[in-house]
Amino acid sequence: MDYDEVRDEVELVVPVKTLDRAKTRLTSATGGDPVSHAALALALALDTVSAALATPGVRRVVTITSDPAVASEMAALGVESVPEPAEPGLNAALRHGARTLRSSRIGALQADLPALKPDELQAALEAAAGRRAFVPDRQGTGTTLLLAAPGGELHPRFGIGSAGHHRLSGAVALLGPWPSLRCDVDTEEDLRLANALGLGPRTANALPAWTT
Ligand SMILES: Nc1nc2c(ncn2[C@@H]2O[C@H](COP(=O)(O)OP(=O)(O)OP(=O)(O)O)[C@@H](O)[C@H]2O)c(=O)[nH]1
Ligand SMILES: C=C(OP(=O)(O)O)C(=O)O
Repeated sequence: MDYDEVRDEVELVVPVKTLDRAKTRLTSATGGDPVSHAALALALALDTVSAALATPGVRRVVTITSDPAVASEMAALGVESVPEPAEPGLNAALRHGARTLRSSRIGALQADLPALKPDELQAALEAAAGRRAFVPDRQGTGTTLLLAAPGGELHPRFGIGSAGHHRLSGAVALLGPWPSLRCDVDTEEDLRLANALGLGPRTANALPAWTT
């Protein structure tokens, strides 16, 4: 298959929990205020998806969420949202969302990459070069991006130690110089690092006072 053809075909599914359940490890960052917390969790997802939409090799993004507020904000970006399936859990949600994708080249992108730069995502898509591949988070244990082989299924194994699980399942680890793609935000420390990389505008607006 032609390299450009592979690059041009990617459709991504992005999972977003309901905002009242999302990003619990960041709860302290917003001082326990649920409204600020939901705003921050939403901002992380919107900046991530906006960067993905600005990536030339990304044809389409679909979010998988049962949160109407998330679906409504994503619709404003032109992004369709699919409700979660009856089967609980992140991997079930991703498998369900992936079934709605039409391209022969599909992937899953985590929704907590608020510093994501389109050129770094593009570089990762190209580095995959038609292989089933994944990008580990900056610690090397989690996964921020999983790409199926052309025509193949996602076979997601997200969760604790997902980088190892994706490697064991035959996916190629992509370890390029893409700090914004590898900086998922789970904790206050991650948020500080993402801030140093340059946050997307929504997350910058939703930042807790201590980061400024
Ligand atoms: N739709 C959906 N998305 C999920 C589910 N579990 C996790 N996610 C999303 O997957 C991404 C990675 O999950 P985590 O980094 O663990 O985020 P999180 O679960 O919100 O954060 P913690 O509560 O701190 O574990 C985030 O964008 C979550 O919103 C799920 O069951 N359904
Ligand atoms: C679910 C994952 O995210 P995190 O490790 O950030 O919770 C993962 O990396 O598989």
